[in-house]
Amino acid sequence: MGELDSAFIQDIEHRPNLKSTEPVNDGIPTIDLSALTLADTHKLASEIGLACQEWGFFQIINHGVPLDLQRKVEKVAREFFELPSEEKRKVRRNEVNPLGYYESEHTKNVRDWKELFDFLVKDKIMIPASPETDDKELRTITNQWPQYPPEFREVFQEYAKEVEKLAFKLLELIALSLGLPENRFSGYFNGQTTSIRINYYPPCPFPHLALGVGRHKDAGVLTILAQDDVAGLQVKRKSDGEWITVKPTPNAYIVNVGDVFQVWSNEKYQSVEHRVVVNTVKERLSIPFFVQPGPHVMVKPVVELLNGENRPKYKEYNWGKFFVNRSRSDFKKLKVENIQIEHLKTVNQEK
Ligand SMILES: O=C(O)CCC(=O)C(=O)O
Ligand SMILES: [Fe+2]
Repeated sequence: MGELDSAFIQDIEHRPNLKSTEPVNDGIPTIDLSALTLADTHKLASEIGLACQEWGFFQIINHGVPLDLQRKVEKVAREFFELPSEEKRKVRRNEVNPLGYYESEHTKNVRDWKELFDFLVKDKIMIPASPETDDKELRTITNQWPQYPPEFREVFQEYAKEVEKLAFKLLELIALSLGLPENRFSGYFNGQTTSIRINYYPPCPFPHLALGVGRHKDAGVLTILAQDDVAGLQVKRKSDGEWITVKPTPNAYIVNVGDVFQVWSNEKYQSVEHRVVVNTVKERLSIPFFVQPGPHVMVKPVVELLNGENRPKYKEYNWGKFFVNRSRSDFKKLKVENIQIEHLKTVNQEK
């Protein structure tokens, strides 16, 4: 079976224990959004709040995104990744454009066993030209769409619209769960940098050495993830630090709190580490929708939640600069660790 390129090999402590990758039933909570009627909003909000606190992850069912659209999205995504490599590389991400196809993603400087395709929900956005704080220049980045399959763009743009509606609903419920007005976060999404990624994990002959995505936390506000019926996503359980495999539930989405919510909520809701294990027989497809603010937004703990006992745990930071810093480190394998919110913790903080 040959040898695995050393770029993919995880350090021993990060390799998965393949004896315990059976999905568990008593894993992340499931929340039924069909109860989203006026009368039940507060009950739903408190269920979601509890899931955010205890797990940082939950699944949603009856979320309102049409199922036939979900099927179409999965079909065109598979058709794209089945194209010859030369065709896919016509829309390859490069040093100038961070969007499109890519087959050499690294997480924490180890190569991920996957291919991906990234696009923005807004098609074109303005972001800082560089991560340097004193550089005020902006630049525009624009989606690149593949020629094949021909319906790729239309299907994914429709999907983006539908999941965006769901994202705003979830943001309202989470605001309520924190005791805030439901529209408390909506102003942060002008010029939003929200993006969709399609992850394609081919079968891997070395699932004990490599990962589909190495352990990481999502940097944005929320992630709404569709996955097919092949298990692979593992979440680091907050209660004991064990890696728990998420059981694929038909037609459900997995939602997780990102770093921005960790800061906004001053750590009431924490962004939880997760990773993807691969297997020797089955390919896997997942489609995360990364809910992300506008580039001008200064991220800091929400002032209404602070008081003498709950002092800000983070310094404020500019989302656009953070985003650009991360996108740059996505392109190349860097010698240094990429930026994390832990670097923005306030010092001398009482715990
Ligand atoms: O494939 C998955 O289930 C998760 C992927 C993921 O965590 C990511 O793309 O950030
Ligand atoms: Fe992730």
